[in-house]
Amino acid sequence: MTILARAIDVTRRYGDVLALDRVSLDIRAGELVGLLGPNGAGKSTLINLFVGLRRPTSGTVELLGGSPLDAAVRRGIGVTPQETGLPEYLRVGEIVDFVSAHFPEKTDKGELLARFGLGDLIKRQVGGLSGGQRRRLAVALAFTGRPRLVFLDEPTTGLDVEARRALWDGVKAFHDDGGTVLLTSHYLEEIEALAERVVVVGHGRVLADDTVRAVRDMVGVRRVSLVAEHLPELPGVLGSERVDGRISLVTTDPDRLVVELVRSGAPFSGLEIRPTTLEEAFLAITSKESAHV
Ligand SMILES: Nc1ncnc2c1ncn2[C@@H]1O[C@H](COP(=O)(O)OP(=O)(O)OP(=O)(O)O)[C@@H](O)[C@H]1O
Repeated sequence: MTILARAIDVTRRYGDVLALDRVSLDIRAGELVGLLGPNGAGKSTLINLFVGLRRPTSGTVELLGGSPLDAAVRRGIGVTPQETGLPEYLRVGEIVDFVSAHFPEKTDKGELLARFGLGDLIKRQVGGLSGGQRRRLAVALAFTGRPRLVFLDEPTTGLDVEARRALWDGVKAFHDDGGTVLLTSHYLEEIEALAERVVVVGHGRVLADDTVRAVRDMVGVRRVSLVAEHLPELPGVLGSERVDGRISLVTTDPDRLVVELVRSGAPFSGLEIRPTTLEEAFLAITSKESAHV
């Protein structure tokens, strides 16, 4: 499969800070990849290297078969950084026209705005948009030049549920047409909802790179929940909480936990065992990593 972006053994330092530590990563055509990691993990740095805003301290970054430093190569991508400033006095349609003028191919303006739920706002000045509408416009702009590959750095930060879903629909529509996307997110449900592949980054390193399901399985954490008055000490419990009378136990070995529970003779009912959410998997991976440091 065609590789659209590639990092080969990339290290990036900012003075004494090691932001990326020998990272290798391929983004293949047609993928929607979620880059997940805590604050300061190195996600934005990696995006900045891919889009040519920064250079690696060592290692190689390739973009669309060329160099991210080549402006002609960069015309094939779209980017929305974590923060954007849009001129307040321009109208939504004018901003789209201005940005698309930089690209040889253009996405249809009406279609683009409709995809991001901005169809009725084409004549509205940016100064009159809500925060959520501005963010959706900033993200929509990444798609104006018919890009092959789009980088979105925390696209839905600060959006309410409805605005977030409108934005997801726009990203999904691009992906359904064969577009490739790398997005970072702190919203784990976002990665679960959008991405097929998740790359977990921590301390500048790639900790996991697999399907969402495989990352969960890799961590192997399960949630065992039940109704009980009291529970004895049980083996292999990583965490527990009591919500509305139900006790939830997080464990890597649910079989053993249930055997021990039955053996203890403690009365219980309503036993459920379910896979963890990506959030739980993510916390387990990053805390394992911290334990090694
Ligand atoms: N321009 C810079 N100068 C100095 N240090 C920097 C600079 N940019 C990033 N860093 C440091 O590099 C590390 C990685 O930062 P980066 O912004 O890539 O992380 P991130 O995963 O995107 O975090 P967040 O989720 O908070 O956006 C952090 O320790 C950060 O403080």
